[in-house]
Amino acid sequence: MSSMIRLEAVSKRYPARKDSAAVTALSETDLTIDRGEIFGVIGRSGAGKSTLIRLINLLERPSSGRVEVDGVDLTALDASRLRAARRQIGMIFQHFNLLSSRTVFDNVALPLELAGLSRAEIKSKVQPLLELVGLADKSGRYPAELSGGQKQRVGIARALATEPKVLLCDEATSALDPETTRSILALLGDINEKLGITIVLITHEMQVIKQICHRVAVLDAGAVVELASVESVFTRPRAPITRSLLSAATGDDVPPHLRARLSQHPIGGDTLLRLRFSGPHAESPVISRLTKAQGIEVSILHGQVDVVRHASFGTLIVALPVAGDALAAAIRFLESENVVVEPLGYLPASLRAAG
Ligand SMILES: Nc1ncnc2c1ncn2[C@@H]1O[C@H](COP(=O)(O)OP(=O)(O)OP(=O)(O)O)[C@@H](O)[C@H]1O
Repeated sequence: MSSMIRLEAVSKRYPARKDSAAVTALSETDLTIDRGEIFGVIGRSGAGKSTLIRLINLLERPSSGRVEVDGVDLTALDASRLRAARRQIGMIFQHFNLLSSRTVFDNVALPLELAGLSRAEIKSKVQPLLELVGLADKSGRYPAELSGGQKQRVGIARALATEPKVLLCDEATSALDPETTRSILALLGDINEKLGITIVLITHEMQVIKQICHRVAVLDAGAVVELASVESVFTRPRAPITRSLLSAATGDDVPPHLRARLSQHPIGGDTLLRLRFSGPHAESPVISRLTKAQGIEVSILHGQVDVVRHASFGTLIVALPVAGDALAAAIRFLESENVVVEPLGYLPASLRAAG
């Protein structure tokens, strides 16, 4: 698969100002995004997500490094060539950025007016776009008369007006409720399939990544700390930050009544483990095999099974009444069964009965 976007050793430093020190928002980052893929970037607030996505269309200029889109080095273009290249890169925003004095039709028409198209050409392009996003009947409405989801549909139609090859989505669903978020993401997925457009989205929510992305990069303090397929990040997260973003999203975190009693030192009771299963292992009776093989009674304290891009995966939080060598042997057994084991700490034995 050929690449659509390449960042090569891209850094972005914001200089110091009167009231703040200099910030390196992105450091020496290499990133390749394939043609036709839906690529997600996730990270906490301040990780550098907005900076990264704005570097792709050069709304931010890199302090160093190269940004290539569809084989063209954007950093080498003069202003007029850059304007032309940007028509290949649509963008949608968290707060939609519609013009309140223009109708839905005229908002979508704006980039075409700027590109110098005739009224007839504009009409022939805008109408199918409004149909694509499900707003054919709202053409004459003003933004104030629309719901948040409808406003974002206008944003999407406007971003597609110049027939871009890339669509950048800057927290595009963060201002929407969960149901509207799902419908906007479904629309973006359809657009990716129908038009073959490459989509890059940034978000702080794993649910967004889970619903439509093919691959995801996890950004932390201006660096990519993990990059993999979405299936692999959900079932085999490596970086601690990825695990914590996942726990918040999938509800596989330690229940609060257990967390309060958790100790980081063995206290002669149980050891708490988080187990992640994926693929066929999600349904296999690995816990009962552990009991049979090693005579360990396993208490299941919390568990769930989920599906990401047609792959099922499960998480269990279990307590084992062992520590030391017996614990190490149990972990080795689980790992040999392809279970990802994450030790969480130790619990007093009395809690086991309480579950
Ligand atoms: N124009 C700017 N001038 C100075 N510093 C900036 C500027 N824009 C961003 N920063 C700083 O760069 C770092 C990364 O910011 P960025 O907005 O890219 O992160 P983010 O992951 O998108 O965060 P959020 O989710 O809160 O928007 C932060 O420390 C931020 O304060």
